[in-house]
Amino acid sequence: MAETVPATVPAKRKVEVSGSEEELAAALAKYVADLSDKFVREKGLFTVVLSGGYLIDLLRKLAEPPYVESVEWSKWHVFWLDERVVPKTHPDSNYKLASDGLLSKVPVVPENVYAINDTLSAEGAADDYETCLRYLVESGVLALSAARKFPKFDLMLLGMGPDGHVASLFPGHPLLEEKERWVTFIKDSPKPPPQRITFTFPVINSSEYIALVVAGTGEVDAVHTALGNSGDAKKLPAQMVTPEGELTWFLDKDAASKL
Ligand SMILES: O=C1O[C@H](COP(=O)(O)O)[C@@H](O)[C@H](O)[C@H]1O
Repeated sequence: MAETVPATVPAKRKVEVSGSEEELAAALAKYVADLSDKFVREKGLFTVVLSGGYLIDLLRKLAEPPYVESVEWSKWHVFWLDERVVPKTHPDSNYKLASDGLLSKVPVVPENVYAINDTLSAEGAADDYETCLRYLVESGVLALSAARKFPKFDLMLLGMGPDGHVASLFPGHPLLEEKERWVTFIKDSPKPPPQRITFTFPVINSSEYIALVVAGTGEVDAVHTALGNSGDAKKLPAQMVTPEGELTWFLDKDAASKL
């Protein structure tokens, strides 16, 4: 008999526009800290997925009072939405960016920080990361999605590039259509470096909460296409972010200036 798959709850989408980049950083820190409190209270841990790019700088207030003391950092399990296949000490490494900008400044538990294995090829690193996620599902750190096929993270923090890419999922690339893999790899990324691993859309869209964070003028057109009435028929990767749970776009007034 076929397994009954519970209906997925339609995505709730919010857009929050802050008056400045500084206000955006404050709003984002409060949002992350509140979700951390909620999940730690409910289940004793918090699974959070980081991106690269300027998102990490926008998380800076988490490493300042009151959050540096009030957040239960020891309950955090930290993952990467995408990673460049470079050594962890390389300036292009998303791990290095997050480590320097946030993780080294707060008391997270090193064993709960899941970086990629940087000694492997892109294929090997993607397989290895997916195996790690499967182990964490078995050991109860990660839940499964409503369809029970994909890991369900508590919070994913996404950036977006000027071309509308999220993670390492670029416009027009066949990886946008991946339906089975949890983690896959790309060797022809249009943005350097070319070799990366990335979560797939089924995993991204299984999340409980997603914050899509954009500041400054660099992505105004992509924000307009994704959220405004641009009349543009082409679908950006950012528009394919439609989680089971709640999606909040965090914008500053520059990023929102064409809406
Ligand atoms: O290459 C990447 O780009 C996106 C967007 O980065 P940004 O520099 O425009 O903020 C980022 O979210 C992703 O993690 C990263 O690998």
